[in-house]
Amino acid sequence: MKQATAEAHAKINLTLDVTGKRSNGYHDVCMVMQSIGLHDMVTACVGTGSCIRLSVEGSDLPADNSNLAYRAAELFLSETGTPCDGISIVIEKNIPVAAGLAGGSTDAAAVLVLLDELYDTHLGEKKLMEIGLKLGADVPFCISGGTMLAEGIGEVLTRLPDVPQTHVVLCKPPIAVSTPAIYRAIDSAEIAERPDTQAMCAAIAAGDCFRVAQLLCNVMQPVTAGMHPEVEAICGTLRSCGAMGAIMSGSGPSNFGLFEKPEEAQAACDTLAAQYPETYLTNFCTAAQVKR
Ligand SMILES: C[C@@](CO)(OP(=O)(O)O)[C@H](O)COP(=O)(O)OP(=O)(O)OC[C@H]1O[C@@H](n2ccc(N)nc2=O)[C@H](O)[C@@H]1O
Ligand SMILES: Nc1ncnc2c1ncn2[C@@H]1O[C@H](COP(=O)(O)OP(=O)(O)O)[C@@H](O)[C@H]1O
Repeated sequence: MKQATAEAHAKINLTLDVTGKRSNGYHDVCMVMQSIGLHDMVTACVGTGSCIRLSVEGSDLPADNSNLAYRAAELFLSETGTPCDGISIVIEKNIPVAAGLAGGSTDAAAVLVLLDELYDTHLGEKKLMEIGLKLGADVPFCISGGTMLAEGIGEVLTRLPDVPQTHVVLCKPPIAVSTPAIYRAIDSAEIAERPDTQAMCAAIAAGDCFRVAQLLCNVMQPVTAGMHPEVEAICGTLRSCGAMGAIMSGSGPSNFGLFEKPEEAQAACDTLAAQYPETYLTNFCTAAQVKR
């Protein structure tokens, strides 16, 4: 038996633009993605018998093949032609579910990376990303992590310089948001404001965190906020507590604010946590910090 553990980090979207729709229903996107400190712990053990077993601690998510981590293990075996000698996976779930934070994608990414290591298949990052894309558009980013420009359907990735450290307050209201439903709603939505992705990339390259905060923009925010007023309310609270900028992440409903001063970040976190238990004080993570 061999065992290894990895941190599976959540992501936020510093910008998110939807630029087109493909015939298969998927959308072209242009977004700056950022790994954050909040993470699940994923442990994989191989040589445990003859089947795949999953257990999820800290969440009532299903542990069968509807779980993206389970599907990642199945796909790894079929893609590599590895006979199953028993895989046991344990996920310690800390990332809020269906939150716009890529919780499922990052667990799947961690499983692929761990199995590549435990089975000595040496697929490397590029091949793992190709396999990961079959599980979901955000999985390739989660395999690599850090700060990236994501285009295509999210899989055409360009590494960006590390963003200067700021304090991130993250808040998920107790609402379920369906990613496909938000993508569908975007098709008929009038988009009033789009992110300036080039300016965001320049601000990141210049290490200017105030400018980064000013340029935060997500075209999905008005769509999700139109269905759930909590989104704007939380962003408003983050700003009134001193955030340099605050937006929704992904299709939502999580929102985050960027703070320069740790005491203001802590106060914002305390204020929001009193109403929303899924509130976190976290930070940006570089690719080196998410490397497993
Ligand atoms: C919106 C984003 C922004 O980072 O994040 P989340 O809100 O999920 O965190 C992503 O594009 C979500 O990516 P991910 O959640 O991996 O998507 P998938 O599982 O591949 O697809 C779920 C569904 O979303 C829609 N989808 C997804 C990605 C994309 N570029 N275009 C789409 O139209 C499709 O309807 C698809 O069936
Ligand atoms: N390991 C997993 N962790 C979280 N969600 C999962 C997982 N496997 C499958 N899912 C399902 O994926 C859907 C999206 O959840 P998640 O990946 O957390 O959010 P998002 O796509 O908004 O970033 C949910 O409906 C959830 O039930």
